[in-house]
Amino acid sequence: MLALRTEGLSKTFRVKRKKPGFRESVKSLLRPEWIEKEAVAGIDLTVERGETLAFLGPNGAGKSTTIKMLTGILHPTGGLAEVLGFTPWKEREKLAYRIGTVFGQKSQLWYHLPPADTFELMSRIYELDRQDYAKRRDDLIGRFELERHWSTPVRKLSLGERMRCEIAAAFLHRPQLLFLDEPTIGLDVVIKQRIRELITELNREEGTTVFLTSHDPGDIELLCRRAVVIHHGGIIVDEPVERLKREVLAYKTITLQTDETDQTEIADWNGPGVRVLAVSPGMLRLAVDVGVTAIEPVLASIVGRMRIRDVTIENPPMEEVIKHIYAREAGRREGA
Ligand SMILES: Nc1ncnc2c1ncn2[C@@H]1O[C@H](COP(=O)(O)OP(=O)(O)OP(=O)(O)O)[C@@H](O)[C@H]1O
Repeated sequence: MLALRTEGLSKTFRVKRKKPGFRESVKSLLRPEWIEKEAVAGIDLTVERGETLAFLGPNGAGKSTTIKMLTGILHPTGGLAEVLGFTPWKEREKLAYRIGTVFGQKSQLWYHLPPADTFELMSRIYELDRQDYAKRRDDLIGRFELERHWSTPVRKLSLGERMRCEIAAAFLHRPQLLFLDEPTIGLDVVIKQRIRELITELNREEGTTVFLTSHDPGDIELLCRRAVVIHHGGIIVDEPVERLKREVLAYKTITLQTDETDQTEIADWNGPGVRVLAVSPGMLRLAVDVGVTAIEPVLASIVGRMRIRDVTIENPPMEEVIKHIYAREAGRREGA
């Protein structure tokens, strides 16, 4: 069964043309010149119920605009979309009962109220049965570890605590489809990880479809099974995350802090699957292709050569991942 379907979905904004200089600014105030800006350029996409989809692209690619159309916040300029059988911009209210949304950059909770009151209000808005509500609320409090923050006004919560409340609140009415726009932005590694686990858990247990945008490769790797990449408002890649992991997310960056200042011995160590990215006194950064070698033997080998103070293992930044995808797609087109 389909969670959503779009055909030629597009959005063009009409924006004022800006020219440099004071005279031009005054002129454009009196007689503005308008230009058309194509944010989404005809997206054809189908998502099955229960899927976990990463919707990726560089800044300005059109991800948020697409989500806004799919949740009924924006009217498209062209094309069609059906979300859980509804046309979002025409049946926004009906759809709101069935979907959940989390915008990492924008809180949906009442700032001055504690989560306890917000959840209570939301239960009324969604017209939840009192008994069902109490059960669901207690389950979410347990899963998201909200007991300690339950009566604290949202404005006094840390970002991590607030995000746990935001995501729990989005699950309150058992949405069939959850839109997550940068849900882990600004969070520390531990909270990020916990949030990913909780969303995965609810996707498995309740079959909630997940539609996620993120600039953090970890979100995609750990949360999603399918990745769609857009560029200039159109889809350029639609493939399983497993494949993306093998071909593009295969690199991990290891950063080592060491007490030793001389790493000359290791600086030119480019073993199979290992590349030295940077060396400076007390610091060494390596790229490891986990398709060629596991992380453990690389670390063991380094520990045998120098004393380590701290180790960080990270995914390549999203910009890097997207650059790889473009390069791979360009290579494919040339080869075709
Ligand atoms: N309300 C608006 N008016 C005019 N232009 C807009 C508006 N909203 C978005 N845009 C433009 O549409 C394009 C796509 O923006 P959008 O926010 O969808 O990108 P995005 O992929 O979500 O980017 P990011 O990763 O930075 O959040 C951008 O060029 C942006 O400047």
